[in-house]
Amino acid sequence: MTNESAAQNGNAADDKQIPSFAVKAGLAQMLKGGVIMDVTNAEQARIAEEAGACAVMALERVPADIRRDGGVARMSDPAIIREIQEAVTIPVMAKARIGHFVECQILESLGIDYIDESEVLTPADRTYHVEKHGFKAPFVCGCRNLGEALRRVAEGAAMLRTKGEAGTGDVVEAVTHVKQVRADIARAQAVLASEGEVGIRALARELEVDASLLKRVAEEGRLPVVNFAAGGVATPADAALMMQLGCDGVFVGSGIFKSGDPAKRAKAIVRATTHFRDAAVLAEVSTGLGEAMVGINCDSMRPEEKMAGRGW
Ligand SMILES: O=C(CO)[C@H](O)[C@H](O)COP(=O)(O)O
Repeated sequence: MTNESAAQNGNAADDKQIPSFAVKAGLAQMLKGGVIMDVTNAEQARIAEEAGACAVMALERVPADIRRDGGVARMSDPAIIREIQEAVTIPVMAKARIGHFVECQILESLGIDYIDESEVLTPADRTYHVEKHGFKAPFVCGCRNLGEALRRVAEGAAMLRTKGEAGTGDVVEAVTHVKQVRADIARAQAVLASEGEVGIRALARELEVDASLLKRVAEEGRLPVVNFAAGGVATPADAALMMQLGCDGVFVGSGIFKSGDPAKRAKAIVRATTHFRDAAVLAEVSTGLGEAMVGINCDSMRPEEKMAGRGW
């Protein structure tokens, strides 16, 4: 841990062995092509594992319930996280509030496989995200565009997810964010080709990102870490849509556990994510799934109701 990151995280530098960024990012590579399911207890975690989820994400309430209940949404009770860890053999991730480095320290002490510094919970800091390089545990963070994505990576995020609008069951914001990231990458490529490094430095200032990271993205034509879709994925077709748009995998929460038959829908979403280009399989797994979550049309929401606007 650097002194700077130790200060940012409110603790003294210690001698814990922090894996390299490559190791942290490599863990996410192993999840590619999979579905990560939000779960609130051990029973849901077992349903997720049985359905073929590649990992589970522990949180207090699924995002649709967080919206319904209002109030403050925080990290899960460690006792429930331990129950989930004991219930499944797949990786267990857990959410912490934006900027809440103590929740992250607690999750790390529990041996969590990935920490999600998430806008789905109530932010703890209006200005700063957690300085993530100083943690042993790898982090996943949300983004709506390339600027947010590269700021999170510069802070140490080893995996990204486009934010979408969690808890709505409406995939439109997930689509918007993934297309925005793609458009931003294409712009960076065009700037590098036409104006070289001077242009990249100007674009980096505009996007408020590190110029060397932006140059790498422009050269490689992709994000520097794995990117999953999230927020509003509710059907097998939604999951396949996000995969065809170029995501490396999907997060699903409310879409499964607020539906009529979570186990059946969870299996169907996993198969759809695997066979995302096979319309015959997609038709088969979309058949007879029972009631989908009711959902909220994102276009009927006020800007301040949107979780994706949290963080910058
Ligand atoms: O941040 C997240 C990733 O774990 C969300 O919880 C995820 O996007 C779930 O959203 P939804 O409930 O709409 O599926």
